[in-house]
Amino acid sequence: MKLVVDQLQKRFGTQEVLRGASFTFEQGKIYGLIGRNGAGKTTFFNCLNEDLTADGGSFHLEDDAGAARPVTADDMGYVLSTPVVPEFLTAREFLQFFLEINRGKIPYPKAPDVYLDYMCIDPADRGKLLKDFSHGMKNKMQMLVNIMADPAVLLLDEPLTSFDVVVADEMKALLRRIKTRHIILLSTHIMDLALDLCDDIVILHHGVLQEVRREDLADEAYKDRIIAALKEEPDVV
Ligand SMILES: Nc1ncnc2c1ncn2[C@@H]1O[C@H](COP(=O)(O)OP(=O)(O)OP(=O)(O)O)[C@@H](O)[C@H]1O
Repeated sequence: MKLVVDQLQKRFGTQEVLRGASFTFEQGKIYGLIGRNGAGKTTFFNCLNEDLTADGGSFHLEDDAGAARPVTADDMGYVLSTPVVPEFLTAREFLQFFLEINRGKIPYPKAPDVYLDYMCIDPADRGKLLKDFSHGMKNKMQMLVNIMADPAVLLLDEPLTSFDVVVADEMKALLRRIKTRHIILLSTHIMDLALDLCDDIVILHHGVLQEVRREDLADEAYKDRIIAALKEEPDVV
């Protein structure tokens, strides 16, 4: 499976944020999306998730035989940098509710505690209201329901920044485990995280997407060149 993005455009008033962003993202890989503050990473994700309507361009899924089909809501999982969870439910109730509203869609549904174990959520926290969860714990719950839904594409907007070092490590291991079944796009400002976790790095700069060659990542000086490129004009990497 591939996610093919073709000439995506988005402007807010006179500000052109996406100016024909094109890229083909493949299943089995984690893509690190890097760009400066305000480069348009969240806008790009919002367009793919159809929270925003793009002004031009298109995107679709393509199976291994090359057959194209439109992306549906069920194909997309989106973990926002600011987690949105129903605060009036406990962690267990939230999962129970999520399982009920997605009955028939979740491939092998299990009891909420099985998922909570999988996500290493402390048993003492499982009966707590989500409003009393920390930012990182809410993020973990948001990540969990998105993984449970088993979408073709997982959009992760700055997913690991709110996690402590132990949880961040767990989440990295989890993403590595599940990546074969998904196309994973992860936006981050943390270059070391991108280099450590991601198979490919894609830079969003001046409204277009540019790939960083995998073999170049072994080069220590490459990090500095990426940073330099983000300060400069496009197409200098
Ligand atoms: N709804 C909106 N209305 C007007 N301008 C917007 C809107 N959403 C985003 N923008 C502008 O579009 C640009 C890109 O914003 P976006 O949030 O996509 O960047 P980003 O790369 O995710 O930034 P950061 O790394 O700081 O989170 C910014 O200049 C922002 O102010």
